[in-house]
Amino acid sequence: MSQRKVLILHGPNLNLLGTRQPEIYGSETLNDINNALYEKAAVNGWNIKALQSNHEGVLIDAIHAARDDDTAAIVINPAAYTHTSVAILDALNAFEGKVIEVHLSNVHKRESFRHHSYVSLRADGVIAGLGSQGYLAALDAVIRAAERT
Ligand SMILES: O=C1C[C@@](O)(C(=O)O)C[C@@H](O)[C@@H]1O
Repeated sequence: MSQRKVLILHGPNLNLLGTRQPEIYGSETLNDINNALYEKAAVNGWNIKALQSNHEGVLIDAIHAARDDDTAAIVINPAAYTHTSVAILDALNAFEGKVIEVHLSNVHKRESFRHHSYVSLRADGVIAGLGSQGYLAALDAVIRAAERT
């Protein structure tokens, strides 16, 4: 059985949360979001590793590392790489655990180039438009699914 470990991946520009277009992405910072996730995981006896990068290869390396350390699930907001990155899709396809894709904004209400996601071809679930609550919902889904098995 895989360990009670989840990797949270945040893609490019999400380090600017709180000041980046708050009317779209909200006023919470990335630290606020990660802290809420750490807290929820701890209460449920799970471990979380959270990583943000503006570099595609760093995100891919983290996905590869998750294959090796028996991580149960990846919760990923690939940000702009959602719409461009076959390489992140390929890396996720080589990961055997659960994958949940999260977007703070409802990408389907926005520009048409945001409507297509490469990552959705692999994701077990997709959450968009719930703001930071989307990450907590994703973690909840991972924990509940593991408890059912
Ligand atoms: O950077 C982002 C953030 C985003 O993934 C979101 O969380 O709503 C949506 C993407 O289209 C955008 O490039």
